[in-house]
Amino acid sequence: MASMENLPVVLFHRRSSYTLALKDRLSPHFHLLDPFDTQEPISSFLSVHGYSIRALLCVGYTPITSETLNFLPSLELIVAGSAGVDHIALQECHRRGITITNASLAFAEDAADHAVGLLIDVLRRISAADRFVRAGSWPVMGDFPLGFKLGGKRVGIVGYGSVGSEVAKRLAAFGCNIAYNSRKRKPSVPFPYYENVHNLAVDSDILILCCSLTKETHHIINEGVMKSLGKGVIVNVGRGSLVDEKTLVQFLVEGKLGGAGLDVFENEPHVPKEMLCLDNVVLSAHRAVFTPESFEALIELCLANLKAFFSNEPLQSVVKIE
Ligand SMILES: O=CC(=O)O
Repeated sequence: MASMENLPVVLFHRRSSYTLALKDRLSPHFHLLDPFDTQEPISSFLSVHGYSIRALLCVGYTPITSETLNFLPSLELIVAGSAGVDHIALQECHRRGITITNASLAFAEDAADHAVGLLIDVLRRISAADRFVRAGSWPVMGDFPLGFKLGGKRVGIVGYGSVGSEVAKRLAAFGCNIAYNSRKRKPSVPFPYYENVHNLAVDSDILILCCSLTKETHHIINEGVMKSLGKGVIVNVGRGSLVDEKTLVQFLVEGKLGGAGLDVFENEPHVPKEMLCLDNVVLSAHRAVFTPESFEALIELCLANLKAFFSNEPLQSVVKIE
């Protein structure tokens, strides 16, 4: 193994200790500078080490602000260990020509499985029935209410990137009618394209949110869209702030929406308490993308991108900033 001095330097930017497996796997290949290991404030660490750093690995959702970037004048690459990159100062990266790669290639299948799981759970009331059976209610209250069939439903996918396309593949196999909304029509996608999410909602029974959170997509699911969806179901595996959560709660409580399957929330880890007692809402704790398998794929992707960068090879999963 090369001595650490000869290895390419990578800033290992994290704010918790749970990702040590990632560090173990990368450290034979890179000299990882990890401010979290020191007692120093990040600003003093970066003012000493930041000047020559060309590549940064962003672990989880550790924020990368414009102030952080000011300490890193030589930065060329951010390898994000997440699919969403809303915790990174994208416009500043764009202005400075810093390339960002994300983890959507590693995470898309698991995120799509989770979205479909939430949807089936909402429609067929699996978690609600589980609570009913465990509470001993079946012999007392009799038959549990029927759920709804998935096949044949009109599903609008909001955001047709790697996660959205995996969701489409799965739900097409279930016999759903798929349509999608994204920034641009994708010529190779065989499903109807809606430029406007309102019109997509009018023509859908279910909306599945798979897009990234940006200024443009913040509260993309607002009161008007919820009204257009009528008694439909919303599934969100993107980011909480894609949805106007206050209005979502109100619509669910008042029975104006059919249900929701939510992995993400506006103020995580806090979930609006009104949702906790609604049987047509299925909740998970921002875990859609994570499995041991996807974590392994993430490690391989991070390794591949960092190695490619230091050998001037093409990168995978590059984020387009517009
Ligand atoms: O939410 C998960 C991710 O962005 O990776």
